[in-house]
Amino acid sequence: MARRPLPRILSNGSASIARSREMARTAADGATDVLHPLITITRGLRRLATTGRRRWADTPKDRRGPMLFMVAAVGLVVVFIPYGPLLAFITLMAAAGWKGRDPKPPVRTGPDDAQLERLSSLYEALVPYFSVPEDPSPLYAHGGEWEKAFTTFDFDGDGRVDRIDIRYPAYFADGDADSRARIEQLLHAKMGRGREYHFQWDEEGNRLTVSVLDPLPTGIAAQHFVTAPGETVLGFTDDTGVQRTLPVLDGDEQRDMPPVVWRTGARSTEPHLLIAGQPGSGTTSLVRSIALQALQHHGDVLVVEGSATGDYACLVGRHGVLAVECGLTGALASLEWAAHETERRLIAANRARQAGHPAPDDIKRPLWILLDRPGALGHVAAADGRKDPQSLLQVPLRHGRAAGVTVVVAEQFDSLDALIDPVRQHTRARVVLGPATPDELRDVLGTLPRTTPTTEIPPGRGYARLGTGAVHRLQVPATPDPYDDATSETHRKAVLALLPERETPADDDTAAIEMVPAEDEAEALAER
Ligand SMILES: Nc1ncnc2c1ncn2[C@@H]1O[C@H](COP(=O)(O)OP(=O)(O)OP(=O)(O)O)[C@@H](O)[C@H]1O
Repeated sequence: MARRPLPRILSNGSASIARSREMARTAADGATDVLHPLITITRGLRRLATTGRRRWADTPKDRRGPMLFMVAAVGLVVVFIPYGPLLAFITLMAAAGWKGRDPKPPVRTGPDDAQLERLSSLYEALVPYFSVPEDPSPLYAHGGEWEKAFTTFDFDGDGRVDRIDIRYPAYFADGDADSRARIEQLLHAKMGRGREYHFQWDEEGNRLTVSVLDPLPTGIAAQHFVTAPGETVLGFTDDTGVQRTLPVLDGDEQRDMPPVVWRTGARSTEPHLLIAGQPGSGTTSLVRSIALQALQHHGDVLVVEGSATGDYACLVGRHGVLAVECGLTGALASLEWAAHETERRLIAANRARQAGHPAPDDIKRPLWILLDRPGALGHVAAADGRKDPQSLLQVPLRHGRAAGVTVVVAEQFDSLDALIDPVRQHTRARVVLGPATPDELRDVLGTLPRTTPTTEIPPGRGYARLGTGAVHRLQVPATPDPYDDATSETHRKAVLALLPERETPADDDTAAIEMVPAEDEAEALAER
């Protein structure tokens, strides 16, 4: 059956309705423009009438008669003077026009009431610290003007201060670490806990800038970092602290991140590293990360594991890994060899120098001595009446720089006093991971960080300080044990992909997977 066409009004009705609406809107806009003065005057007349009515209602009854009489008298005068009614009409219209204006509500700038309250309470809290009774015109006084003290400030979406510049009097002891720490603790509490703050003291200008720091990303896993030989990425930090960035994969996303790069070798001023932390804070993972980077840069790696938990089993038998020692006897033998090797390298380098030859090839490969929890081995040695393995580190620590030998020591806070003096003296690069008290931080880093700690500290989070430089916040790239069942598949593959080929058969258990590529090895491990 042929379909009858729809009536015109229905077939293109919506278009014509829209067009009519548009025309009506244009006409209304035009009329509003033309009639705007009339609308304003009418509104003004209405407002004047309302004001008049209110005046009349507010006037006491006994004064209404005289008032009416006055108005009538003025009216009469106006009527009889030349052009009086015309002038009165013009005046009334002008008054109505003025009254009928529709002023735009003022746009509010600056902080709202809640924010003002926060700033003022912050100011009041600082008064006892930034004022002395002898000051004749104090910048800080109870009930004083916070506007003079806080020069600039910003708020986040929740109305909390996220950046503020604070002026303080010149007599405040800003060079004294304890005085600063008191102010920093106070501001941390008053500006809201649960966020990390950075404190920048400008001692010349008597200004303190406090800013909220974004959390460091925790999704960066072990990967090939684009660094030069002799450079090791300890982790990633804030862009304010370092000049350089590295392209990295954060999950699936490629981004440029500022790294904390530790330089080793002949020109390094911090040729050895000490890592300290609570159990479970990620110290072993950092040592593993360093080992993988050393192997990538064709280094020879010797691992001594005091806790003997097999955390470095993935390195056993790999190309470049000289030994992974868990027992005291093996550790002593390996470290003794490392001490002799350091001496041999030194002598060879000296001979070559004296003869005017370049350094021989056999001393060019960097040698890495990695000790995880040497304190535990020290206890065993003392009980057994044998030498503390740490004592064998003296030569590598003292002469390692010239001989291309780098020592990394990881120890838990509670065993830090088991470290011998040369270890403390020569490990000028320092890392602290996990929760730490101010005393522990000062003990390892030599100073307190310019940032406050977070309430939630993820594994691998901490601070790094190279020599006497600034303390950097640090997030170590996740480098878990690929043989640990708790390790995620992504991280397992990432670590296995960085391991060099196996050279010598490991024990029977792992031999089954030794000749297969990294991805297949991950699958084999997952199946086991
Ligand atoms: N940077 C990191 N990112 C993500 N997870 C990490 C990181 N570092 C460590 N972890 C995880 O935290 C846990 C403890 O790590 P690790 O064994 O390295 O710590 P530890 O300080 O050596 O502690 P312990 O001495 O008790 O073994 C592991 O499950 C590890 O996978």
